[in-house]
Amino acid sequence: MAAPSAIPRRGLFIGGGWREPSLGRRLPVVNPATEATIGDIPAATAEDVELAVSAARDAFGRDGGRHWSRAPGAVRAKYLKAIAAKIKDKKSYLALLETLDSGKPLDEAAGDMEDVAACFEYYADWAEALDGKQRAPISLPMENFESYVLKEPIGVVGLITPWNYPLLMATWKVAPALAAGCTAVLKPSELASLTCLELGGICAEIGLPPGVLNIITGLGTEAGAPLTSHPHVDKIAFTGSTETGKRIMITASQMVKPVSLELGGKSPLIVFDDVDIDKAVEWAMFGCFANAGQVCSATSRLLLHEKIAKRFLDRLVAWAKSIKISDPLEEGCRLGSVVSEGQYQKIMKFISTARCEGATILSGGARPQHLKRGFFIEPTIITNVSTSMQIWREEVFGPVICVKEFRTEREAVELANDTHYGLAGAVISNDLERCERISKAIQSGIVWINCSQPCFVQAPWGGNKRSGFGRELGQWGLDNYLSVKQVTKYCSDEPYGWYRPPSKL
Ligand SMILES: NC(=O)c1ccc[n+]([C@@H]2O[C@H](COP(=O)([O-])OP(=O)(O)OC[C@H]3O[C@@H](n4cnc5c(N)ncnc54)[C@H](O)[C@@H]3O)[C@@H](O)[C@H]2O)c1
Ligand SMILES: C[N+](C)(C)CC=O
Repeated sequence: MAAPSAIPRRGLFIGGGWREPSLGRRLPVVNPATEATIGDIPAATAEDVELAVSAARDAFGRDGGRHWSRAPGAVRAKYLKAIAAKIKDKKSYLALLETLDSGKPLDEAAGDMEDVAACFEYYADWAEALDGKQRAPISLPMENFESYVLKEPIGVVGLITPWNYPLLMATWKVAPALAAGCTAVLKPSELASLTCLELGGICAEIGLPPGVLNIITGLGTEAGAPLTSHPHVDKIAFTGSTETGKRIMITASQMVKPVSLELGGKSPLIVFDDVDIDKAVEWAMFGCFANAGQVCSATSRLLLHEKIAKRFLDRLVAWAKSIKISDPLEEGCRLGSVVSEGQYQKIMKFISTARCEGATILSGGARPQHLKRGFFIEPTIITNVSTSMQIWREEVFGPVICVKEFRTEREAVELANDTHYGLAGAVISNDLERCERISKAIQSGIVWINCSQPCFVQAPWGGNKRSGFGRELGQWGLDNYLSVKQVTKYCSDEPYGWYRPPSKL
């Protein structure tokens, strides 16, 4: 599909229709692979948040919830399936927009769109299954009481998402929230909102009841903050940086508003000396160079057994040098640009600080010479790293891997856990018992054995420590948007008998 010269001009998606932002402001959209401005998106402010939340509230309670929040799950499933079908129809177009907006290779964007459709389908099934799980009985120790559990939608939810997998990260929240019967206001990242706005178009096309999903684009401080602090938003589900996550938690705490937080990471990949080196190298590359390393769970700390470290690094450098870095629309591209000039500068600063602190830039570390425009960075491998260095401690969110050697399993685990983050970790070894031991020892929400990064909608996703709390995907993803209500019935004809009845005289 040829790249359009401009992208569609959209408004905010509120109450089932398009609206210009109240203050009339818009933000430019820059294609990071060419640095060309290709369009703009609306910049919502508190006034628009007010309208979006009000539309979501109306939709939640309309006709006593009969059309959405209290409708049979099959009703909501029908809409989720219809969204999935439209995503599949428009896969090529949506992938193209995602690539133009974010700089990720078109093949990766196409894969993301398949995951988006699969996620809507998956939660359609959960919407249907939910009805069968209502009124689950609780066994009580007293015969004159009966108790059961209702799972009810939390209400209006605010969904705030990042730019690295723009539509996919939004879908991980939108699909389960809608399956549960919530209504939502989605605030995608100002750096990549195009495909999320297209989701608004899809909701209009399939006739999703107005207000069930509202999409407001704009800056975090102007649109995300008023959504977080809005008294009629019942929960915030956030994916983004740890710094923003802390701010969201502080704001939400003022209203004791529940939050779930999917935050950053600095995940380890441990490679032992009993492996097929080329196979392990490919996983190390996929673990830190896919999506130009802009992956929350990127295994950006590579721990190599000292016996294979030299051979491994030689092969890693050779493989890294053979990656096709190009305009992300070119066939076979495996490393596109990073998302923005700001992100480019930030990553370059990390590399120069590592150099200043005494680390060695073994490979990469610069703009590829054949690309004069666009925010491209070579896959970068950094050695001679100490655990006090910034490159070891902080999330880069770019194609930069730092390497340390270890001698024993114990040392490998200590290094792996030497981080404030706890999102993911990986181990590669032919000794599966050792892999099992290490999967228990790593302090993270996700562990990969003999691979890095594969992600399935059925399996829980989320972190520990400063990587956040709560789990997305699978049944856990649905639970994020359900409130558990206990209903207990006194079922004896006899009076309870705690107080003495008053005298009838
Ligand atoms: N754990 C996960 O599953 C996961 C997945 C993807 C990305 N991430 C993390 O996301 C980060 C990269 O994304 P980013 O740069 O978009 O993060 P970010 O924190 O800068 O922004 C995320 C979202 O929050 C909004 N925001 C910013 N300030 C806000 C405020 N004060 N109040 C409310 N909303 C505000 C932004 O507009 C954006 O929509 C990385 O740290 C990455 O690890 C985590
Ligand atoms: C969850 N994942 C890997 C798709 C995106 C994280 O940044």
